[in-house]
Amino acid sequence: MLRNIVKSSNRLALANRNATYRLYSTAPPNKSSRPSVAAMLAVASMGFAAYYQIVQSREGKTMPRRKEFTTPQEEEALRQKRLAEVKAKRESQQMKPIPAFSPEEVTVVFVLGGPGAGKGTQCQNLTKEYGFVHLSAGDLLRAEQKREGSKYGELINNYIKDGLIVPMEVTIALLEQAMQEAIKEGKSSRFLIDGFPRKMDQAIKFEEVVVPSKLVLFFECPEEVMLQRLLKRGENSGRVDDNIESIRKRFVVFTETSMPVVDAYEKQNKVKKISCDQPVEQVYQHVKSIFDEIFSESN
Ligand SMILES: Nc1ncnc2c1ncn2[C@@H]1O[C@H](COP(=O)(O)OP(=O)(O)OP(=O)(O)O)[C@@H](O)[C@H]1O
Ligand SMILES: O=c1ccn([C@@H]2O[C@H](COP(=O)(O)O)[C@@H](O)[C@H]2O)c(=O)[nH]1
Repeated sequence: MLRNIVKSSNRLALANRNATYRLYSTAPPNKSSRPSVAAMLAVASMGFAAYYQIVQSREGKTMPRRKEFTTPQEEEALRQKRLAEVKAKRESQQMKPIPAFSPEEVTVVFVLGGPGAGKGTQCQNLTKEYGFVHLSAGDLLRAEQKREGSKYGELINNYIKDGLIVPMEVTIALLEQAMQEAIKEGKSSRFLIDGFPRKMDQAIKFEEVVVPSKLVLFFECPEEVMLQRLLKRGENSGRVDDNIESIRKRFVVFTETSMPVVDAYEKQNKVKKISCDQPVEQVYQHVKSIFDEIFSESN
């Protein structure tokens, strides 16, 4: 555009100069004479054109000049680059998983605490009184381990014996399946998920693909108390991990891997702590007071 304006104003100035010679004089042009009106008009047009381009570029509009000087090949390369950028943006948006449930429809309470703290015992009471479905991640894994034809049977058994955390894909799939079934059967859409998440990756993935949790109950208990409870339970539980060797390993995993999950949820103000070194009924009264506050009719 600037070039066109300059060209046309040059033409105008030339025409004007020729006209001047014809009309007023046959003498050669006087170099010191004052500029003609046309020349001043040409200069003003150039000034305006330059101003127009500055304003356009400040508004983020492409300067027409750039287009004039771009070759068709460069234009095509630029178009392809922009297309690839749009495609990559769309793909990255589509890859973000959509959770299976919305937190408005499904309520999840994570129940955490050391091995033998009494999580399962308290969950059974809550199930009866508050209409929650109790899903123990450990129970689901043990059932899968025993299921005929399961390709994870041996793997789960080895992980449990060593107190290690089974790869999250297995546990999350089992939990989601159990939730879908409970909802389909019309049991409830409120879930107590016991002994999960025990590792940060599980927590993040579950909230991303299944549903964000509402609350985390954390059962605090001294290690010595948990040890005695587990050894007692091991007298007839039949569990491969209720023995002193496995229990020691489970305590280490709890401290090193599972406590950071509790800490992370504390930062989100989602954790309610309950002291478990008391008789079952006393612990339950504390849990009840929390549930009455959070899950009363109005909430
Ligand atoms: N407050 C309590 N006082 C005494 N014994 C308890 C108490 N709570 C639970 N127990 C007993 O302690 C043992 C462990 O309890 P429970 O199975 O509920 O723990 P847990 O936290 O679910 O354990 P895990 O994580 O190993 O499954 C059980 O035998 C249970 O009866
Ligand atoms: O998310 C989970 C939960 C449990 N495990 C394995 O199961 C055992 C027993 O769990 P309990 O909750 O004590 O019944 C646990 O030590 C882990 O090995 C898991 O891998 N992931």
